[in-house]
Parts: sequence; structure tokens; C-alpha cells
Amino acid sequence: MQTTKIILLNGVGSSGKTSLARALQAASKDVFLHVQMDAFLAMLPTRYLDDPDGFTFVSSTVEGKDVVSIHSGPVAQRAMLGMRHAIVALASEGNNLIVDEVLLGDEKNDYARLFEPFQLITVGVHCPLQVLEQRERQRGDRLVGLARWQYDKVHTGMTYGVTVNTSEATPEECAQVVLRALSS
Ligand SMILES: Nc1ncnc2c1ncn2[C@@H]1O[C@H](COP(=O)(O)OP(=O)(O)OP(=O)(O)O)[C@@H](O)[C@H]1O
Repeated sequence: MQTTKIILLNGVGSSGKTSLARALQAASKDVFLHVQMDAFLAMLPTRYLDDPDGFTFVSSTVEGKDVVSIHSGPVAQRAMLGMRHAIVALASEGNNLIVDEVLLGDEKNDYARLFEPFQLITVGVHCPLQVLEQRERQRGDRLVGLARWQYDKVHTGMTYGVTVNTSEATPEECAQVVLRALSS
């Protein structure tokens, strides 16, 4: 096994992955690159963020609550597959990584296989739905209802090295929990 470290943060949108990643970068003596899915989404032509070949966001109301489902077409799927292989290429060159992800389906198995050669710790980033929806409303740049749709999917079938609850601890406190788990 290579000594390159990968911290895989998995959590619903607004659960606090970016904040935790930044706190981890600040607190760790090792250098970690923060790999954000958003950076790869930004590579797509903007029109593919609302296109059946790219991503589509479908709003509905279920039992009086807003729900926004995400669907990906072939262009989006190819970009995301490419992202996973790009992440492996970064790690293969010895870059320690914090990978910030919302794992919704088959890519969970893909990551487990691709990350096998590295020192991997998977982190479940949890937060109650009520708090997530409050954050979505406060942020203003996120659709309210994304978290509700993702909530049951993200952690299904995952086994974590460590979990954090961002409604009960600051990003800095969560980072210490993760770094302790990584060094144990
Ligand atoms: N531990 C925490 N305690 C309190 N608030 C937090 C915590 N972590 C994150 N937040 C707040 O929650 C919001 C979302 O945080 P952040 O951007 O880190 O989430 P994210 O999971 O990366 O979101 P997305 O997947 O949508 O990019 C921000 O307003 C942030 O300040």
C-alpha cells in the first residue's frame, strides 16, 4: 500500500464538508489538497447544468416539503467518471487528498476500488435534516430541497472509519476527530 493519504468526506449538501476540509488543511501538519466536486462541475459548459445530457434538477413537493432531485445524463456521467480517475492520478503522484463528495449510488463501489492502493479513511459527515434545510435557506445559493432528496441515499451502504456531526461540533472540533482517527 502507498503512504499517500486520502480523506474521503461523504455527506449531504450543506452538511459541512467544505468547512471541515478547510479546517483539516489548517490543522494537519501534512499537506492535503482539497478536491471538490464543485470544481469539476464548474468545468462543464453552464448550459449542461440544466440539460438532460448533463445535469437536471427537478423540483417537487412531497408531503408539503420541497424536494429537489438530481439526474445525470451521459455528459455529466462521463465528467464524473473522469473526475474519479483524475483524483487517482493526483494521489498516484503522492498528493495527500481531502475528497469532498456527495455519494449517491454506484460511485461508492467505484471509489472503494480506485482508492484501494492508498491509505484511505472514509468520513461520514452527518447533520440532522432540519439543520440542513435551515442552512440551505440561509446560504441562498443552494436549492432548498436538495438535502431532503439526498438524505436517505448518501450514507446507505457506507462503512465509515469515523463519523462527525456538524450540528454538534465546529469544523475545527470535527477536524481533530478525523485527524485522531487517521493517526490511530
Ligand atoms: N460544524 C459546523 N457548525 C456550524 N455550521 C456549519 C458547520 N459546518 C458547516 N457549517 C455551515 O453550513 C453551511 C454549509 O457548509 P459547507 O459549505 O461546509 O457545506 P458542504 O457540505 O460543503 O456543502 P455543499 O455540498 O452544498 O457544497 C455553511 O453556511 C457553513 O458555515
